[in-house]
Amino acid sequence: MASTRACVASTSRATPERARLSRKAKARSVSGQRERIVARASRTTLRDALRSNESRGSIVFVVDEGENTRAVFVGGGRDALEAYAESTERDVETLWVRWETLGRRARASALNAKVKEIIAALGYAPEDNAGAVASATQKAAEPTGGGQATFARSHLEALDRDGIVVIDGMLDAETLNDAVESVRALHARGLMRNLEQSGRDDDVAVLSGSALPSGREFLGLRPVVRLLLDVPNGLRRALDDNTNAEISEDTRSKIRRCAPPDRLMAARYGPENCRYVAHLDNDPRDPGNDVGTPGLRPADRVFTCIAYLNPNWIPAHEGRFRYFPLGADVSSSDFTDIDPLCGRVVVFDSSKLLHEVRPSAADRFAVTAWTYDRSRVSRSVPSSRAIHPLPGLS
Ligand SMILES: O=C(O)CCC(=O)C(=O)O
Ligand SMILES: [Fe+2]
Repeated sequence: MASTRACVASTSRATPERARLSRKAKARSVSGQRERIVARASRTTLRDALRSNESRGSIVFVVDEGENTRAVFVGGGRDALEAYAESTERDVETLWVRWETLGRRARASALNAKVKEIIAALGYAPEDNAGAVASATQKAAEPTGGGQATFARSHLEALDRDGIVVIDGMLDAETLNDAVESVRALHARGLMRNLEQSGRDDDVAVLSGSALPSGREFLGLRPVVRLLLDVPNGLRRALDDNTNAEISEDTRSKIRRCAPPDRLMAARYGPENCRYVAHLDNDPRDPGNDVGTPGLRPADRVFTCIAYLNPNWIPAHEGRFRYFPLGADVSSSDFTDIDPLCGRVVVFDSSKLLHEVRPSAADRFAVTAWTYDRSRVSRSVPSSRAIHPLPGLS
């Protein structure tokens, strides 16, 4: 398991912004700016760069396929460079890298800004960035062995502004290793089933006391489950700690109302282009939206929380999570793709964020919890259902 992999800048965006960027890039290259931005860097083979101490500290880098050829990846941070080298399918012997040091303490936001600037200067989106790099992903406060979902002010703001926050590094590598083994075991033991619903091809296991077999084999999922079930409290803690954050009343109210669900879902998308077409998780136009057990009906969903468990993911595996801007429909060419990297957690507004799973070319695993709206669920529902939802895992 390569925990560093979670650091690769790996969102993609096909947007009008890209057209704007390339117009800007043209203007810059005419003025000579392009050379200044990308040529100031040191340049060597990727292999030598990884050995070199020169590239320590906060770097932005451009990977070229061969010397003086097109850039194939632009990233920020030494970890991202190492992760790229580890995960790429390209021949590392022929890769070259240029980099520029931004100073040891440069913040992630400065690295991201520089990465965008370089892509703009190149005038095209490097292939392995799968589009221009969007800075949608964020770092967790600190990785843990599971349990607590800790959100920063910037996470709340992204959730409010974009309807989604994407966070890397909430769980440590050892915890993730065990979780991966357990979710794979669910599939290997035949405990995942296809729901035979049109539009989705995944096999799923419902995680609950009655449906999840207890046993050491599945214990690795416990920290992931705990983390996802702590999202409602984590969001409320963050709101309390950031009283001045600019968060809309709608989001504040949802954060106050959401509660951890009784059930979670483990899902596997198989390598035969398994996908899930664009949808809302809570869609009033869907006739089945209000059907089912209170607290578990799609209409009760407030925030969808997903943890991905794919340690060997590479771009060729596809199966990205695609979302559309709030209010846009599926015909929109403005979308963001998120790689389902191991340990990556996404939290999004279940009734607002249109999303899909793109066809997958490899096994793709995730665990999902849909927080529910307490104000919609009658008091007759025993409160214990939300507190000890998974006896099989506890
Ligand atoms: O696994 C994912 O990335 C999303 C799955 C999904 O949209 C769903 O199960 O509703
Ligand atoms: Fe969904």
